[in-house]
Parts: sequence; structure tokens; C-alpha cells
Amino acid sequence: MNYSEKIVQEWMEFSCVLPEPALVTLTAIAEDKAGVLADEFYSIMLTDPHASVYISSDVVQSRLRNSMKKWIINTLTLKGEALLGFAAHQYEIGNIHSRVGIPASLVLKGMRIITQEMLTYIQSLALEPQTSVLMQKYVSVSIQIASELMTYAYENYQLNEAKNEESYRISNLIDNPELEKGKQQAALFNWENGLMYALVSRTSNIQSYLLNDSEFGLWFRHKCGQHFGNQPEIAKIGMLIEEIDGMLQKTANTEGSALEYIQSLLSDIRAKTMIINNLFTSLFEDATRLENGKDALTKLLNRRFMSTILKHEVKLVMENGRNLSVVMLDIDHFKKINDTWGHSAGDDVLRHLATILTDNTRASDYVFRYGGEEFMIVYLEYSKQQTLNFVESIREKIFSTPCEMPDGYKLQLSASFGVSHYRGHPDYQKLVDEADKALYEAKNTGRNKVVEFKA
Ligand SMILES: Nc1nc2c(ncn2[C@@H]2O[C@H](COP(=O)(O)OP(=O)(O)OP(=O)(O)O)[C@@H](O)[C@H]2O)c(=O)[nH]1
Repeated sequence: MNYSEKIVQEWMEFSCVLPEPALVTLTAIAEDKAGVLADEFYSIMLTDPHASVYISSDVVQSRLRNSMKKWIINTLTLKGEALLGFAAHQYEIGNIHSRVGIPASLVLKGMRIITQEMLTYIQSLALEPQTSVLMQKYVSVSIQIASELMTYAYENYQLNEAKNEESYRISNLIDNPELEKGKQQAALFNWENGLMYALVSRTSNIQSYLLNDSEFGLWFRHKCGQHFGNQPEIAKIGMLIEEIDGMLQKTANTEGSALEYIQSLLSDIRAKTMIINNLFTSLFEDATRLENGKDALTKLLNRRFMSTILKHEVKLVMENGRNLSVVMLDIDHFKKINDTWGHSAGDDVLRHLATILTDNTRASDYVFRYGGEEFMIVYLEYSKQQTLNFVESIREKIFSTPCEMPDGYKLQLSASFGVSHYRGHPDYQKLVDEADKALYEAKNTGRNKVVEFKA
């Protein structure tokens, strides 16, 4: 059970402590007071200059006010199993606050005010003292648990963001990843060759060939961790180095060893070295891909930086009131292209498509490689109709510009598109999800088409 599941469990247990008649009274109070409390909550949010940018529009306010009203009622009245879905929702709210950039401290302040107002109101009612105390405790703890879940999600989200930014920074610290990669690969193979020779010539001093003490081992120990942070490959390479050195230490002296023994030792070590080399290459591929935030294959923007960019653009749109559209597109039947022509030809198709996208968007628009054969375009300040026209022309361009395969065959391509437009919601993820839904519909209704998300 993870941390948030534990909180939910505790919440479910706690929610059953209030006797039924008291819960009925509390429900009536919550329903009666929720509107006023929601207004209070948003008046606090609006005092923060950063948060107010996101929540000052009428559309947002009326929508958020309703959600807040429901939140207050649900937090104070749901019990037992009924809390499960609602608890998960708290986690999502925390993520939204984090994405949108509403400070957690401000949300907690809002929660405190709601709690205080509720307690004052309950105290003013002519309730039996024990019921009143129980009810007050129930209100405080319930709001606190919901806040705890939100804050937990908020912190996790921020932590991941910080990690992304950190890896971006680190990747830019490596001056020339290609050169560094070549140098260290050569060092690894030098060590392997030296060891092979030593083993075959039955050297008496295998201890001086430990991988940890080699040039590669030293570089790995001192520099690799710093360059690549907590990437999983680092731990795996570290383990393999220990395993290889463990085997060498056990062998110690090969002067009298049988040829079969040496051969099997060599083949084990060779297998492990190959794995180290693959892991090491993939580390560097990531580093190269991260260079300047670009995807190495297509040179488009890397998806990892989508949140930083979209957060910024949504904020601008909220300030200037212009349009922002997100387009998700996916090459049709791409798997078949890979299966028929091979992975490397598939890569050529991806580059071909990336060129079409770059050539047919303005420098101010953003084009991301979103996943394998999925791309995302962020259009800024076009009207909705203009956006649709541009997307349609890109669809036609892809369909009418075949990609040349290795044997000269001209392969006709098509792609499906989902489009969503900014409608006042401060969370950029909503735009991405809506574009994704529209893309799903385009795929399911024939492909090679543009579908606009309809709310
Ligand atoms: N060549 C190449 N292939 C990739 C890359 N990334 C992902 N793929 C492949 O892209 C294919 C995607 O296949 P699917 O998700 O089934 O989609 P599809 O075949 O395009 O089918 P539809 O999207 O439904 O039209 C998989 O076979 C992946 O292996 C890459 O960087 N290069």
C-alpha cells in the first residue's frame, strides 16, 4: 500500500465515526453553507497575484465555484467506500494546482478558512454538546485529510518537474556527448582487450585488471553519476561492474587454469561488458536527445519540456485573451511501415514527417515529438477556423508528399489529427487530453482526417 492509499484507508475508517443522526445534520449544514464558503475560498485565491491570473475569468469562476461547492459537500458527507473515487479526485486536484501553478500554501490557507467558518457556525447552533464536539472534530479532520492528499500529489508533481529540469540542465553540462561517449566506449574496450590478453596468457595478477580500477571504472564512479543523476541505467551498470570484479577476484590466479575455464570466464565477462555498453549507449542517447530540449531523431521539441512550455503559453492566453490550440497527430498504420520496410526506414518516415511539420508551421508555433509516431503542434494566436485550415493543409501535404524508401519506392503516408482549443481552463493538460480524445475519434472513424474536439 503506498502513502496515498494509506491516507485514503485512514479517511475511510475515520468517516464512519460520526453517528448517523449527526451526519444527517452535518449534511444539511454543508449543503446550506457550501455556496458561501466557496465564495470565501475564491476571494482568498484572488488575493494572490499569481493565482488570480488563472481564476479571475468569469467562466473559470463560475465553474470552479460549482466544483468547490460540491467539494465541500462531498468532503463533509461521503463515508466509507463512497470516498474511494472522491479521494482519488483529491490527488487529481493536487496535480492540477501544481500544473497551473497555484501555490499549495494558498490552497491550505483557503482550507483553513473554510474549516474555521464551519466550526464557528456549528458552535453557534443549539446542538447537544457532545454531538457538537464530535461534529467539529469530524469537519476539521475530514478537510485536513483531503488537503493532505492534495498536497501529497502537489509535492510529487513538483518533484518530477524539478527532476526534468535538473536532467535538462545536466544534459547541457556535457559539452560534447558524442565525443565523451566515444572516449568512454574506447576505454571500456581497452580494458576488455587488456583483460582478455592477461587471461589467455595466464597472468598471475588478475587483481590489477579490475574494471572498477580501469579508466572506464574511474570515470563511471566519479563522473557518470553526476552527469546522469538517478537514471536506472547507472545502478545497473554499477551492479554489472561489481559482478565482473567479483568473478575476477574469485579467479585471482590463472597460471594453472584449464583452457575451458578461461574460455567460460571470458565469455561470461564479455556478455556482461556488452550489457554495460548497451546501457551506457542508451544513457548517452538520452543525453543527446535532451540536448537543447530536442528529440535526437526528428530534431523536434522533446515531450519532457511540454509542461514548461504549455504552462507558460496558457498563462499568456489568460492574459491576452487570444486563441491557443493543441493538435495531436499520429501517423496511420506506422507499425506496418516498420514491419514492411524495417525500423531504420521507419525512422526515415518519422524524420520526413517532422520536416513537413517544421516547414508548415511558423517559428512561433511549437512542434513536439510526443511519443513514437505521435506528434503535437501548439498553435498560437490563430483563430479556431484558421487553425483548422492549417491542420487540414498539413494533412493534405502529408498525404501528397510520399516518402522515398531505401529501394526507391515512394511510400504514400497519411496521418490522423485531433484538435482542441483553449476554452478558459487554466490546466493545459485538459487541452492535451481533449486533443487526444479527438485524435482517437479520427483513428476510429477512418483515419487520414482532422477531428475537432467538441465540448
Ligand atoms: N522506426 C521507429 N518506430 C517506432 C519508433 N517509436 C515507436 N515506433 C513504432 O511505432 C509503432 C506504433 O504502432 P501502433 O501504435 O500500433 O500504431 P499504428 O500501426 O500507427 O496504427 P494506428 O495508429 O492505429 O494507425 C510500433 O510498432 C512502434 O514500435 C521509432 O522511434 N522509430
